[in-house]
Amino acid sequence: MNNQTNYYFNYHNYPQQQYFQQNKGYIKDPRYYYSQQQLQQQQQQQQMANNYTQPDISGPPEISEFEIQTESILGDGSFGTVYKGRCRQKDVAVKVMLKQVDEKTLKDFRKEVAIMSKIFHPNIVLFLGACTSLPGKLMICTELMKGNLETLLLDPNIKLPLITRMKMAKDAALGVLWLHSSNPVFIHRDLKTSNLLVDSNLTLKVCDFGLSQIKQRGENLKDGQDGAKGTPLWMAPEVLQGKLFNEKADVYSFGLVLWQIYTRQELFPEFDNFYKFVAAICEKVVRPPIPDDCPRALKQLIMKCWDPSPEVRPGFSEIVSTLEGIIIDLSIPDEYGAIMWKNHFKHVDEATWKDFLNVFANFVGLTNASTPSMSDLLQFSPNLNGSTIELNFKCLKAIIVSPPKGVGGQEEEVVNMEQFGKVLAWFGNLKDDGSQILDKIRQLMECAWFHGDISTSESENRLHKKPEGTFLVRFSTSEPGAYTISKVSKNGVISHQRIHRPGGKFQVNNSKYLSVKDLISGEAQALGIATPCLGSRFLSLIYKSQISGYIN
Ligand SMILES: Nc1ncnc2c1ncn2[C@@H]1O[C@H](COP(=O)(O)OP(=O)(O)OP(=O)(O)O)[C@@H](O)[C@H]1O
Repeated sequence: MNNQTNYYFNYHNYPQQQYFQQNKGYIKDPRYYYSQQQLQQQQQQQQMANNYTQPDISGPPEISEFEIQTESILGDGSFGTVYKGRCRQKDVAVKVMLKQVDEKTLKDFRKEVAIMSKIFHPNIVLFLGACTSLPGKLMICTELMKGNLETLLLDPNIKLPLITRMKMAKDAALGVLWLHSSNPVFIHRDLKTSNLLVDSNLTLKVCDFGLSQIKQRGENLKDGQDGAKGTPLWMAPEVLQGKLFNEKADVYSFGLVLWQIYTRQELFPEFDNFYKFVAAICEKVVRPPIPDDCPRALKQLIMKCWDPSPEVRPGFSEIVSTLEGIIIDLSIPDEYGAIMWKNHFKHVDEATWKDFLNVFANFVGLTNASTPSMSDLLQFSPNLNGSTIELNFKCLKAIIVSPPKGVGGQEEEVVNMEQFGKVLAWFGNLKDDGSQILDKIRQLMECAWFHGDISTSESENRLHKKPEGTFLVRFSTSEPGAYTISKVSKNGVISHQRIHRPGGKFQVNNSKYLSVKDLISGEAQALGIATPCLGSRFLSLIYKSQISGYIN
């Protein structure tokens, strides 16, 4: 029996169909009281469903060329031009491939699209879709970023503190770690600062997968006869020489990325001849000079990354971990403070106030419990009473906690690692001073003239039209650990004078003191300061506790 016969046979034996034919319109089966018209509609819908072919959702999301409008040029590369554009009412970046696409470019384009549509990570530029069908334009649409890292680094007018740059380096390393940890492994093959993009929050994301390759873990690759892929200046020696390579080639390039992030200098400006360059890199092991002021851990990391032997180079998980340590050391110059942060909060920039308090109290010996209770605190500080210890912690909180973020009552009070570093620089080192740091903070806050973390312009607002000799003391906004005296001088002129911190002491006019309080009483006359400027937010904290004995 062939299929046709089979179909015919089944059709006529189908009971509902028999009912329908016999009764010319109504099916007697109580489950099917439909009119002929309704039944026809159902049949039409069924037919439509049968005709509908499921879209291919396994491939990358296809965008029609007519949905994309290109505007200004963002960058030019070897594959084409990247434009700022609009697609489906969203600002996007659009990479438009060169008009003349040969077989190889087309293959690379398709590979880039395939790879991008498989990788999702906060530090990898978000792929939105692509126009992949010829003869139309070949385009890749991604989230729009602010610019590339190379442009940012080489612009001397852009302020980028080393901590910020190291956080960017960590972002990039996290992106590449994701590629290298995928299964199969993705090798980027064109890591360089112009392929690291920055968004408005200075978060860094890896882009440009045009040369990326997929390989099995442990597998080594070799470039074909069409030569090495990548950008020569950033290429690992084994790639330049056409030898076997693996993901450690990305690590070499990342060493150069780190070097440029640190120095903000152009890479290898002295070379203009490719063959001489290859000889220098591969035979003479020439690398860019690392400045003497580079932090030791960073210098070691850079040198390990660009080591001639791929096996010596670290993997990206070690790179991320080393960068985290470097970021903590830069943020918290106090040795013990840095150790405390590394032991408890290594992977994060901020901790909740509650967690921080537990760890800090434990670390300075105020408690041996994971959650400090008042009796624990008193046991370890017998000379203080409960309300003083509690006030000490309130004062620390007032100076160290960042304003709550978030919405709808979900906000958490957090302690930022850099703020912790600053507090230690202002008030003493954790090793020698321990819990006394808390007393020092409270004692300064008890002074009416201490206004703490206010800006220069805010200090001028507070002193505006005040009598001569009115003054306040605040943290310096530019010199770590230093303070500034802002005062009203003759004719209402407001001036600012720095209190420097040589060897942890407090110095003004060549006179050194052990505390800011001592300095203010010792130098009042010489400095022409007499009346504290009111308005310190800390005073109300102290005052409230003194009248109620308890602070909320
Ligand atoms: N999503 C984006 N948002 C903002 N700018 C971008 C974006 N993508 C790329 N650019 C800009 O375009 C430049 C070139 O991009 P990309 O590296 O992807 O192109 P390419 O043709 O592969 O370049 P190359 O051959 O130099 O690697 C980047 O350095 C960057 O300045």
